[in-house]
Amino acid sequence: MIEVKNLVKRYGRHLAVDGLSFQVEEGQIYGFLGPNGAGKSTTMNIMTGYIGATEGEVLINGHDILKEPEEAKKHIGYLPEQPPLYMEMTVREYLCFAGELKKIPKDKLEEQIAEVMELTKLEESENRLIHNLSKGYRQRVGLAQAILGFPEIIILDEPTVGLDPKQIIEIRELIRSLAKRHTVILSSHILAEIREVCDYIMIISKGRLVASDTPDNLENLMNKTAYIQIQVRKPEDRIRNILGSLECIETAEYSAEGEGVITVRIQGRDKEDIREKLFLAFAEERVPLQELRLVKSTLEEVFLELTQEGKEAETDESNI
Ligand SMILES: Nc1ncnc2c1ncn2[C@@H]1O[C@H](COP(=O)(O)OP(=O)(O)OP(=O)(O)O)[C@@H](O)[C@H]1O
Repeated sequence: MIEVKNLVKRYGRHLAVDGLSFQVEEGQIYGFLGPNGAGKSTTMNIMTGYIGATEGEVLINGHDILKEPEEAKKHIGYLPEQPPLYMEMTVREYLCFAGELKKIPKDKLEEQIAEVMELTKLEESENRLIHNLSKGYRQRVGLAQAILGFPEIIILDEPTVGLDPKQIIEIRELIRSLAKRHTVILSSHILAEIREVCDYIMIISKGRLVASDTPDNLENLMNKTAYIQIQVRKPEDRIRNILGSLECIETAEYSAEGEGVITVRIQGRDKEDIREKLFLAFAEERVPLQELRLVKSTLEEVFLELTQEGKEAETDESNI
């Protein structure tokens, strides 16, 4: 549906997008996640034909966004980071104007405006000047404009930025409801938002795609860093003896926690989950474990790990 191939964008000597390639399939919500300045807006602006790329191409349902912009843009609705609103127009006037630009047939325009105003809860504001609307309501108008014409793909750049918590919840619900009929791509630098709303996450760092997968798979990807933590109130030598007799252990790091408690972080060989073996080994020696648990990476940690200087994980592009 969308194919992005080897996209590069240079601003002078600054490389904002550095060889991005990915595919987006129908009917899912995709999230671009990355710190400020990662290149999310630049990528979205290129995908929607707002700006050209230095290298690479974007195909929307097979149409090149630069070579066949009219055909390609028909399939996309876009809410840029700064929605291009006309402050002196009323909500209805603006949506009529946007509908004409999108070449929506006149006989369908009224009906569609009514439908998008209902979706974005703008019915009661239809005759208000955009100038007089709050930030949240202006964002709804921007969204209504993106949805108008019901394009297959809706691209939203930081759709909840600057909104209050109630408005954020409303916009998220709206985005979820859109996914029933549309493919949605949204960007955010807020992990919680992307995790809550999106089926797939693409993590972008310094203009590069450093990972792309479902939220669960991304957490699993990092599970190589998962370890088992035990706490025992016995001298370290005693614990070393017990663990030393187990062949299933790859590494064990010891630290003293005070009050005679030793914490050990253990990695099983070949990433094996050896919790039961550990339990039995200590039980046989009649040494009670105060704690025995598997510590996994959270998506938060995955994100931090992947967006740190020089760190990169394998990208499974076949999954998106
Ligand atoms: N018109 C421009 N001229 C020069 N540099 C630019 C321009 N637009 C963006 N950049 C730079 O390109 C990089 C990527 O910017 P971009 O806006 O795409 O990032 P982003 O991930 O969307 O971040 P944010 O959430 O802060 O907008 C940044 O370093 C930014 O300063």
